[in-house]
Amino acid sequence: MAAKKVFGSAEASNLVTELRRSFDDGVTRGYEWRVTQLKKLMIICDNHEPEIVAALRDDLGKPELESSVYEVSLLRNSIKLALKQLKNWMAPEKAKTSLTTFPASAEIVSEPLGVVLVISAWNYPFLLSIDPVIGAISAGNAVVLKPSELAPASSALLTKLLEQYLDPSAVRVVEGAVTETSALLEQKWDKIFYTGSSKIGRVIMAAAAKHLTPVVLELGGKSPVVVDSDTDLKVTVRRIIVGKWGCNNGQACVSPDYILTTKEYAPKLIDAMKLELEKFYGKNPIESKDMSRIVNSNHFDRLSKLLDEKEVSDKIVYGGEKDRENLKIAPTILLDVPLDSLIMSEEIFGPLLPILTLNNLEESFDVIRSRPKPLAAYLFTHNKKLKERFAATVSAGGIVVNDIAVHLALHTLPFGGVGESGMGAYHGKFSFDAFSHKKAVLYRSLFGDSAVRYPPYSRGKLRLLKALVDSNIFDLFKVLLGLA
Ligand SMILES: NC(=O)c1ccc[n+]([C@@H]2O[C@H](COP(=O)([O-])OP(=O)(O)OC[C@H]3O[C@@H](n4cnc5c(N)ncnc54)[C@H](O)[C@@H]3O)[C@@H](O)[C@H]2O)c1
Repeated sequence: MAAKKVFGSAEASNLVTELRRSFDDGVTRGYEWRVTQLKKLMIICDNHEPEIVAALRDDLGKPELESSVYEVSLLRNSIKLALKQLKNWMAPEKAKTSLTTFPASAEIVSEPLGVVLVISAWNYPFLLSIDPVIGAISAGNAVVLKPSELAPASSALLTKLLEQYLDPSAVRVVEGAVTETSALLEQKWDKIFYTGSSKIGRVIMAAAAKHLTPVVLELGGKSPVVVDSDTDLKVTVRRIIVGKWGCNNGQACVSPDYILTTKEYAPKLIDAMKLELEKFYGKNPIESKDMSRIVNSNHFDRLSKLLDEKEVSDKIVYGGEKDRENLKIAPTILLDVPLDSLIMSEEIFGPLLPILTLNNLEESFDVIRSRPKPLAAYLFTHNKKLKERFAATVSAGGIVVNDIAVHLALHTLPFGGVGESGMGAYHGKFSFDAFSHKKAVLYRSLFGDSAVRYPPYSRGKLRLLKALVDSNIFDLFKVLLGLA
């Protein structure tokens, strides 16, 4: 068997040097290059969907529908939009000028940053790898992608396909875990785009700080779902279920982490959830082919620990079955677990769903506010006032009223966190902007050179300049007419 090639500091440094040369030579700047690469990414989606679905089945037991729609189709949409809008995105944007700079014209130029690093996670390994790469390429950068080692089949396929189709002088994939990522992080990048946990997000930011490299951190958190009694119970429950267990079995960054509802309404909600869960996944959900498995035994054991904690295990009202050999955990609902339990302290990132009950729904605002800002916050209600108050006062990366997770499919909305759930955003034009520098360009004329700002200074010059900088035409005329 051939020995695995080492990828350490020297290899990482050589890689960045090589890509920087391509960038400096202007390889990635032109519209044509960007379009060619984007079209190649579209070919990958169009011609290799069955392989992608198979890799996701290997890594996560992900059902075909979820792989095809939530990874490949979403990617196709992103590429289509970039191809359609790229000329507009790249065009300099006219900016207004003022009396201070008259005569002049000004524009904002979207300049590629240079050589960028994308580090992605295992749960949606194709979407979370290629979507940022679409932004990086659209904006004219050279890019290195580091997929997650926890989804090895996907990581290997990403490497194979990107090597086969994309320009190797400017787009590369490095497979590996902590050693390889650490070697990459020692290098000077023009931007690091990281998707993963808040814990490792801190490692990324510390490494970036050494070179003053800007970062986008797409992290996670505990995303709450508030359920009001004034709702359509059946639709609410179906949407929560598909947003939780129907999205990679809860292993999604925008997955509902816990539910907040009133003591009075909780029994109805739980009964409805049991009914719909059984309709979706049958009497023995652990056998269902329509749900992903847990990614690996470490995560299985982590989730088991959350469930087995004292004062938590006896709060299970539905599910709780586990099969370590096949890495399966059934949809599990818990009622009123202690607020200081592990399951309420860590992001769950799996098929467990605690419901916390309150005396009135108003208290839910305080519960959410008392915790780190989540990546998403959800509310189900007919109540217009409640919707408005939720959107206006709850701080989260994004808010969805009456559905789960669908905001990430809308390219007109920025997708990203706030506070502990991350910084920066992408999707649609926000992806292009995330990988661009907005360069201020001012064209002045060499005519009309006034002596007013040149020494020797005088009271008259002071008054005139003040009026100019304040853009105060009235004062300006007064000064010019000798009235001030
Ligand atoms: N905001 C989003 O879009 C989004 C999407 C998916 C997942 N997430 C979040 O990601 C987390 C789960 O993903 P994960 O388990 O892959 O995250 P992770 O932090 O364990 O790994 C993510 C990446 O970081 C790398 N990495 C791991 N340890 C490292 C280290 N010590 N030094 C340098 N690099 C290291 C991994 O190789 C991988 O590529 C959850 O918190 C979830 O909410 C966020």
